[in-house]
Amino acid sequence: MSDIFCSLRQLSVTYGRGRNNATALDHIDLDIATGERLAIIGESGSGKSTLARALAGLLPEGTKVTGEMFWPALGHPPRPGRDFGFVFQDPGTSLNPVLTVGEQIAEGARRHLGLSWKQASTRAEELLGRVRMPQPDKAMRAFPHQLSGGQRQRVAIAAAIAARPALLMADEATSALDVVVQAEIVRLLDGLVREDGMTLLFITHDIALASGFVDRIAVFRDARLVEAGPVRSVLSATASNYTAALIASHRDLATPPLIEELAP
Ligand SMILES: Nc1ncnc2c1ncn2[C@@H]1O[C@H](COP(=O)(O)OP(=O)(O)OP(=O)(O)O)[C@@H](O)[C@H]1O
Ligand code: NI
Repeated sequence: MSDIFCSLRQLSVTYGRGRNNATALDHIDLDIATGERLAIIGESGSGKSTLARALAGLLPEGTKVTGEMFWPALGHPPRPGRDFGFVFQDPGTSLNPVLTVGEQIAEGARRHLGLSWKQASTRAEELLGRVRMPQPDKAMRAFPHQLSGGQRQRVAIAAAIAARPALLMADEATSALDVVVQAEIVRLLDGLVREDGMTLLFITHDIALASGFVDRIAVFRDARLVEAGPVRSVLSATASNYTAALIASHRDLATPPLIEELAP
């Protein structure tokens, strides 16, 4: 397998047409390594989710895309749901309220791995164990509204990895959760991508949260890639004032040990 999972060269994305168009990504050059955990950081509107959508081929119709995307590890453009798994901020949007937890997880495994319902259902229960749902057998029959926010996010993660995707994208996946549950979900994601050798794209505006566990950070601002590098060098050298400001904005919050370590 190639060391490079994905290469972006001069990738630009502009939504809409005519004079109301907005450039959401502006000439991005970025390589994503196979198996790495990469955080995409930046303020609201900086282009983070657009990057995720562009990678997944899920941009709305009428969006102008220029530049190139290469997929050396896959050898073909990714198939959403199969090669990519998604976890969003609000599991309400990714979970179907009228399907049981077991059904939603089994569906992905059945469709993409060609399993029977029975096999898929067995796999769903295993996955619920892997995402540390209490009483997986009982959880299989629950509906999303019967679960807590953190539990729903665990189910969404199980559904996202059901088809054994090579890349897992988490877009503000922990933003709606309280700090304790946030930390649990981050630990879970970290463990799962390590165990399965998945590549993780962790999209967040919270540089402190991300820097606690990812390998590299890519910082976006106003559609541009400001800097990208290993966590330590981005946090300590901070090539840009912007990154320094993002870090400073977290000083008074509960910051993970890595940032404290770096303090003089
Ligand atoms: N479907 C769309 N049509 C037009 N403009 C859009 C669309 N989606 C996003 N944009 C614009 O593109 C820019 C980048 O948006 P994007 O959602 O990628 O930012 P983001 O970094 O993910 O922000 P947030 O942290 O708020 O999720 C913004 O200016 C946004 O208004
Ligand atoms: Ni976003």
